[in-house]
Amino acid sequence: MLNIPSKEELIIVAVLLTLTAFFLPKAWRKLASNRREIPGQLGLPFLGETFSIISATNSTHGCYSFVRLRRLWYGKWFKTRLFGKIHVFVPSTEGARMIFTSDFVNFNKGFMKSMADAVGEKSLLCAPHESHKRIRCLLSDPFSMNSLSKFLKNIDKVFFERLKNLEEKGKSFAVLDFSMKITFDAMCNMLMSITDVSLLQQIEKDVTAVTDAMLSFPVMIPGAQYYRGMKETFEQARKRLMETFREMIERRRSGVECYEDFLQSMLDRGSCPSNEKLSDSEIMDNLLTLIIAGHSTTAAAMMWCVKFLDENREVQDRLREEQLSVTKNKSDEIPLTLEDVKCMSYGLKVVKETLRMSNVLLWFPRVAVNDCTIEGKCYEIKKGWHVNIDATCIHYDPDLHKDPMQFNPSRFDEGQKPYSFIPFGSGPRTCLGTNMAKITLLVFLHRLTSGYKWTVDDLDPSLERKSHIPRLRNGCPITLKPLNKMK
Ligand code: HEM
Repeated sequence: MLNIPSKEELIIVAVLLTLTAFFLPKAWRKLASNRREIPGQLGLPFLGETFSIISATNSTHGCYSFVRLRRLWYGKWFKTRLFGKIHVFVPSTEGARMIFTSDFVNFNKGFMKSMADAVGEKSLLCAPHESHKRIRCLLSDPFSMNSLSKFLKNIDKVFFERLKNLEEKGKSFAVLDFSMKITFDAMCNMLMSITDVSLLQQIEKDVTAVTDAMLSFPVMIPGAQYYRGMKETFEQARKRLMETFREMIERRRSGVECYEDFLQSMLDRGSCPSNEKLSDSEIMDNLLTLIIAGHSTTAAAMMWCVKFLDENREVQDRLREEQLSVTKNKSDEIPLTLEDVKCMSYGLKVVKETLRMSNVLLWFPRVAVNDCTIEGKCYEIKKGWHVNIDATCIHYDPDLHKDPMQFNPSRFDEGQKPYSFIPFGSGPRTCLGTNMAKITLLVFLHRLTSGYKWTVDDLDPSLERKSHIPRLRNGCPITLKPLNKMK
């Protein structure tokens, strides 16, 4: 007897065949392509692991403890959901290469809206590809090594005087407070020749309000009271800053004021065709951008130099020896020159090692603008996902840096593998202030080690809460002692 299947059985078989036809090729393609799922916990819709990263940021272990913990759970690659968005932490040189080299093509900067509100839509941090290229090109010249000799002379004088003053007082002071003040004043002087103390204080207060808002908005709930309060404060601060910049530009244009500085070099392009000069709003947004991008990063790196040199006395001694020999035929009052700075080869390695270990910018955020694959097509990244180039993980990878926890400037005697040392990023968005930051750090190290020894007065390693830049909570307090040198 032939067993004729029932109608229900036929429907089940048809459904099974359709499902197999749909899923089998996909599964086969995945198997054949060697593609792997990025591990990690996406958690609840929208919230995901948002509370965990907030709690890490509010702790004295710093926000990177969130990443460190997940690496222990899932391995190097992991994904998570934060504030409603999927984030992938990219830990490899190959991943970094792929993202840096397709910046603006497959990836864009994260948090565009809140950033544009804060620094302005003409800022380098927000401008679309074509205008970014143009603006960056027009801003670059004053940041070349040779254009920075006036900045070097000025900041050297300030370090010399203020360190001497602090030593004479004989009291303990926080290196972070010292470095924040000096870098801010020196940048405002280099950019706009501002030296008036009360104006500097007002600008610093307003810049801090704008920076806080820029970093906080992506993690705040619109409409909440705290959000409204912060938005109001930052809008007023930004308005005041723009007014100050506008008035300054007007005084320069009318000939009431004329200086040799960054702003003047931007305005002196007056007769150039419009594609070869910046509009006033482009100048103003980027003045603010440069201060925000350069101030707290450089100041934090200065603080970490002091901390690492205190913990590694033999490095400190070797650095002091080099610094004393660079200026052995000069009196202390004579300012350093670019030639002197170029002779500080061990000093430069100390700066690099400090940047490798301190990771002033922990990771560099991007958003995928297209579906793509990463790490030799191993991992799929979907359009809209956030990818964070994890510089900290790369800088502490034992396969790239031997004994990575060891502060060892001599590791830079040898060349580094591409994308294994990226404190200033890479590609079209690489840091515009690299030379300025290096000069500031080298001059600081010179004045500190060739003039003084110091003791760190509080060794507490706790990090500042709620800070996106790793900084010691106590600001690294030190007391200076003059060095008895024979010249
Ligand atoms: C130790 C100090 C500094 C560090 C570690 C640092 C690091 C970085 C990094 C990693 C980037 C790229 C971020 C990304 O790819 O998303 C960047 C961009 C930038 N930095 Fe720095 N920076 C420092 C100092 C400065 C200074 C002194 C200035 C200028 C006054 C500056 C101006 C900029 C600007 C304008 C950008 C954006 C470039 C663009 O998007 O085209 N930085 N910085």
